[in-house]
Amino acid sequence: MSTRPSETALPRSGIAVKDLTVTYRNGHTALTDVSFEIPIGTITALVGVNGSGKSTLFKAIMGFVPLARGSVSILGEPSGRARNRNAVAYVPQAEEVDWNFPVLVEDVVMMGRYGHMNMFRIASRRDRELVGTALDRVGMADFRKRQIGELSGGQKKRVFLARALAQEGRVILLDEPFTGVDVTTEEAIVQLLRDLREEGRVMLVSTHNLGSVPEFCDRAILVNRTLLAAGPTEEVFTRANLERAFGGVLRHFVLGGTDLHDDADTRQVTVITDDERPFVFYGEEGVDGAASRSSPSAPDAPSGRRDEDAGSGVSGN
Ligand SMILES: Nc1ncnc2c1ncn2[C@@H]1O[C@H](COP(=O)(O)OP(=O)(O)OP(=O)(O)O)[C@@H](O)[C@H]1O
Repeated sequence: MSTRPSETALPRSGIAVKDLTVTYRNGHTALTDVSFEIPIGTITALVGVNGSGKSTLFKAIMGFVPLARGSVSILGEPSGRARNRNAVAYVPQAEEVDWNFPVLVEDVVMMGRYGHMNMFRIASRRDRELVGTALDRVGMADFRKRQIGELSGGQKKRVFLARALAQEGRVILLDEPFTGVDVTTEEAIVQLLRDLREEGRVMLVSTHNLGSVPEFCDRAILVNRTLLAAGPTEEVFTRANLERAFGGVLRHFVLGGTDLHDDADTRQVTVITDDERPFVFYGEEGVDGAASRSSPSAPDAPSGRRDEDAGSGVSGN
């Protein structure tokens, strides 16, 4: 039976991680036996407590840290080969960037083109066009001559996203792109990620905004030094899995009974948050929230019972 060329040319797997273990030079094993697969044309959330190994996973995919065991393949080929042809773009956490380095916004975005240039790094017309298009797409064209260090946190994030776009990477890794950005910027970034998904790209996004994950991520990966769960968001984002992932660091509120109702309605609202956007479950008392919705804002002080001692294994911080 013959296979059409397009079927062989287009890999279906975006990122495939198999039995990955990462041990740092000081002997600390940050991730053990992690395996998952992400299809192309999807956005996947990477969720876990501080220190659970999210950045380590990004660094392993980028080849910045050696793998003690296991393998990473990207778009159906070994990760090193995919990186060499600039298929993978990385948007680091803000803390990992030296903002005092005197460089213009347009130069930062041009860095995304370096891998496509020869050793003299002379930008072609196409390189300049791609930089302009990328800045337009993130709404930062008016800032192209500004020093990167003079921008706000959200603007810096958008510039680094533009750098990833200019690189034309099919796979984009974003390490906490929403930290320190306002809601408008977050919505703009989410819309851009949706557009990129439509273009058939693959995005892996680490975030503490639990509430926004079901809004825009098709899939989710929960980690805590190993893989806890991976798959479609509606299957992974269950109350039981989130409690397993966040254990004692989540704030967990349950509103029910007379706090919520004037009648005998037994339905209750459970709010789970690590102090960014909360994740909200609606349902019957004692039923794990398979059906869920998210709330757009963090509750400063919900009027209900704080469920620290309710035997759920979850406590406030
Ligand atoms: N260069 C390093 N050398 C040794 N240990 C490291 C190194 N980088 C990270 N670690 C450790 O590996 C573990 C995972 O760190 P990592 O930065 O991957 O976590 P994270 O999930 O990204 O955390 P956060 O949400 O705070 O960004 C932590 O215990 C951390 O202290």
